[in-house]
Amino acid sequence: KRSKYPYPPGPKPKILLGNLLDIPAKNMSKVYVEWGKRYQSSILHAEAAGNHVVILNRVKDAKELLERRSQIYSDRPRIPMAEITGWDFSVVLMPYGDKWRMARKICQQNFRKEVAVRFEETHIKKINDMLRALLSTPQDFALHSRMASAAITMSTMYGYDVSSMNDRFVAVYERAANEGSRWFLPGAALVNSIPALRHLPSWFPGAWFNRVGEELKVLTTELQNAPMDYVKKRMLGGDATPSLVSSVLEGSPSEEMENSVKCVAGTVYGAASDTTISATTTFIYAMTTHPEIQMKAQAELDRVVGTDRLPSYADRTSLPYIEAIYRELLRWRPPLNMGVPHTSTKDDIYEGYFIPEGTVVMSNIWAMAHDPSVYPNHEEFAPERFFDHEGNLNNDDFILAYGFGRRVCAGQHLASSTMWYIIASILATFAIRKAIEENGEEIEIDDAFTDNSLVSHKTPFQCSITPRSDKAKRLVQETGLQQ
Ligand code: HEM
Repeated sequence: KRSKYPYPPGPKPKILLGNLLDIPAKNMSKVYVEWGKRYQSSILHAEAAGNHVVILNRVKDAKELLERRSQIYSDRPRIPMAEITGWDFSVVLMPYGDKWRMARKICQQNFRKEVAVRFEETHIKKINDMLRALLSTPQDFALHSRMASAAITMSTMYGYDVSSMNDRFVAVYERAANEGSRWFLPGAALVNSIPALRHLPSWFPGAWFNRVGEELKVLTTELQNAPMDYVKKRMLGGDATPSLVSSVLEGSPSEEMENSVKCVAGTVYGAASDTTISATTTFIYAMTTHPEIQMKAQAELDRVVGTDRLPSYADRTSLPYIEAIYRELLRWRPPLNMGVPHTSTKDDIYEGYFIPEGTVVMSNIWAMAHDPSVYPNHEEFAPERFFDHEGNLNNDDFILAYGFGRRVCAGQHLASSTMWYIIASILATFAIRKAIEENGEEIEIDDAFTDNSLVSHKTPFQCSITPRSDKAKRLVQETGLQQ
């Protein structure tokens, strides 16, 4: 469909290929900042195989389109491979419509700020498990952070205690996610660009994706059904631990509602763990490389909380520097640099540009969080930027990392409370430093982050994590007695 208005600026499409070769496969967020400079626009456009893509580099445009015009910018791109592999059960990928609305209502009822507090006790218990694990094998901090995220999710969703990453439910999820996510990128399988191919029978030459899909569908079905069956069994036996799923099942839900809670609970593991793991590892990295910030935070904790107990959620508003570290962490290295794409469902005109129905709209969260006019010295990790001249926390509390509009992160309050307690409890009890080599020299850490999937992670690094004092060590050990 043509319009008298032009598309937003961007590289000139080539005959047949459009911008297929211009669209970056790596380092997307930074390449789009370069495009912004080259085409002197914060809204950019590209076209590939007849699909339009609009990239938003500026908060103002993301808020205008994805929030104020959310009625037409809340769909998701269709990914044929997600449907073929059964991953389309995920709320994150669901098309905008009644099924999504029902799932989102369950999220809203259970994850909104006032209700999210009921999960805090579980968060504390699972994060305290992580603190004790850090005490015994600090070098495995990445594994402990993965374990804490998995344990928090499985226990809040299903009332199920995960004992290791080899746990049967976790293993199925991890396999389904690892083997599934690589097929979701547009170029990963031809069927993503030519959806009609999915109707070819599995035995047809080149229709391998249907075979891969059938295999993966076994896993995506199991990861949803197996923990649901576990909850039902325990409810029948009268000994179910309260969870999101048990609370919905108790109300004798309709089949539709039961299916919806199954989708929500199944989604949360994927949506919550990888992002939380990314933020936790970035936190350890930031503290290793910024000892002066770590000391300042610890001084605040010692002053406000003291050294006789661990911090609690009730302390949150009295610890502004910890709050600033939380904000800065998600600004500095947002787990999803390019957010999750939205799709428009109606033709639109914005700032004199034409955005056709079906356009994939990507919010460049990294660019927004690194806008030098808002965040000077944007590459510096500096929690101080969140304080005003009087030394009070400023009102810049919109966390860009959670996205925008009706599809904004459904678990942002849970993520916020998990991340806050991880930051506060680790800083209260541990000193994080660079690891020392045998020759006594500090092991330097590079600033590399992975860039091969939706969620970006700090690449593996070494550091030293030791208790701040004997008293801090005892505090951590004692959490094991409170179980
Ligand atoms: C630091 C941690 C997290 C970050 C940075 C994060 C970020 C995001 C982002 C950027 C989106 C897409 C927003 C958009 O489309 O504009 C999203 C969606 C979502 N997140 Fe999170 N998330 C985090 C943790 C969580 C947690 C803990 C949960 C669940 C308890 C969760 C559940 C979801 C769900 C269900 C969606 C899909 C929403 C929809 O499509 O309607 N996330 N998240």
